[in-house]
Amino acid sequence: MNKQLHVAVAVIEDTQGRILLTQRAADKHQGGLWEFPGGKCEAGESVLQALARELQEELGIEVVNAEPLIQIPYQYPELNVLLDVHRVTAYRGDAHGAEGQPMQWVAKAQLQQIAFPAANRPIVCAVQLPQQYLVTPTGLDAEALYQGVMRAAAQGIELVQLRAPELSEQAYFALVERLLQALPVSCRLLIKGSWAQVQDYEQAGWHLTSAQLEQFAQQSERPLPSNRWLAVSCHNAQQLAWATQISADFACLSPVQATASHPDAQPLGWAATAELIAEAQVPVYLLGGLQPSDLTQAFIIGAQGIAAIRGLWS
Ligand SMILES: Nc1nc2c([nH]c(=O)n2[C@@H]2O[C@H](COP(=O)(O)OP(=O)(O)OP(=O)(O)O)[C@@H](O)[C@H]2O)c(=O)[nH]1
Ligand SMILES: [Mg+2]
Repeated sequence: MNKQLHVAVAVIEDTQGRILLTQRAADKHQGGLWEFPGGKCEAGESVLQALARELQEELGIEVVNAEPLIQIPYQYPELNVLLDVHRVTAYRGDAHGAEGQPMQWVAKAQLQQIAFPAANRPIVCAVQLPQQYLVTPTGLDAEALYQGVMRAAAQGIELVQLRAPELSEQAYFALVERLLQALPVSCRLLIKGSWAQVQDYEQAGWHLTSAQLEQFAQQSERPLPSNRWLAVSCHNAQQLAWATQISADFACLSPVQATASHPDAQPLGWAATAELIAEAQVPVYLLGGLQPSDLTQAFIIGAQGIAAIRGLWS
């Protein structure tokens, strides 16, 4: 196999939530497509040094602060890359196409419409996804779930998986309808169930169990239109590979630590979790015994953030 090219890639957001894109020269690899600015790490250079150098060369800006967003190992037929993506959260200077390349600021919600290199799909998801994913606790009735999700949305939670195994099918989907009508647009709901049950709720995403993931992986195609969030539950490398195979938007990897909700499950621990994330090609939320205070550690090992049940439910 070819040597892997380590590439420093920058996500730069302006105050209106738009993202900076530049266009690749026609004669380059993936020429003519739009990209996030950045470039190859040179020998002996750290990824942050490469990021700073590339953004100086390509945009004429000085990076003041950058935070890891996602790492994507990707094999093009002719080239093997590791896109090492950082959010540049502070910089000095006026970003411009310093090498004469076309540049544009694109609203996050419009990124799906842009012609990017194939490796970039998970970056687009990672940019749009928040750092926390609330999974609803068990043991609550429909009213308590409704009140709790609305409260979480009011407190700034942007992504919720409605998990309510104790409700009847009828009560569950009545609650789904009620929430879809009431939730602010800032908070997206992912629901559970079979395709037949979820297909009509076009405002909702769909969270697949690992058993459902395995079924859909046989067909190797995405079972949901691209305008709805598609998430999957994963516990190992095989399932993370299936997540890519069905073009899931993100995965939940569990259990990272011992958790009261699944006392029999063997926790992965941080080291094995880090190894699984390094191979994954989708944004990964970590689940299982985690609190918002674990976010820093989650980012260090390359996670999108944490998914939590009690930790995000107040
Ligand atoms: N900068 C950047 N590179 C990307 C993206 N997506 C993606 O697949 N790549 C690939 O990463 C590789 C390295 O990027 P690059 O061509 O910008 O490297 P560079 O700035 O050092 O270019 P140079 O060869 O002109 O010195 C290319 O093969 C490119 O196709 C992206 O969003 N941004
Ligand atoms: Mg470049």
